Amino acid sequence: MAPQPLSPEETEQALAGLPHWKTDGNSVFRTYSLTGHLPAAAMAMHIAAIQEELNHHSELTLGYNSLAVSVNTHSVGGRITELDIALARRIEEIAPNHGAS
Ligand SMILES: C[C@H](O)[C@H](O)[C@H]1CNC2=NC(N)=NC(=O)C2=N1
Repeated sequence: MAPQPLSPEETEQALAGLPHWKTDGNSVFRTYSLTGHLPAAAMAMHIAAIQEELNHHSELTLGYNSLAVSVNTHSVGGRITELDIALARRIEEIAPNHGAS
């Protein structure tokens, strides 16, 4: 069954539990700061593994010492769903292990 898009209110409510994550109404996103390029790349690889496990994939932008994550749900026309929130929560769980802030 296709996931239901969240209303703007539902999205804000979900983001209240995800500090530093924001929305522009079309996706949810956060940029992490890391201690260098290889730590940022390692975190990107860890996120990729989680995304394969969840079968839900964000856009990752690797910088010198940063990693930007942006996600929405393609299968419902690029709207925000619980799948995006679930992925954001999983990424938040691993971020401290990578020294990401
Ligand atoms: C066929 C496969 O299940 C789909 O393409 C999955 C893969 N990853 C996905 N990722 C995201 N962000 N949205 C999707 O709708 C999606 N669909």
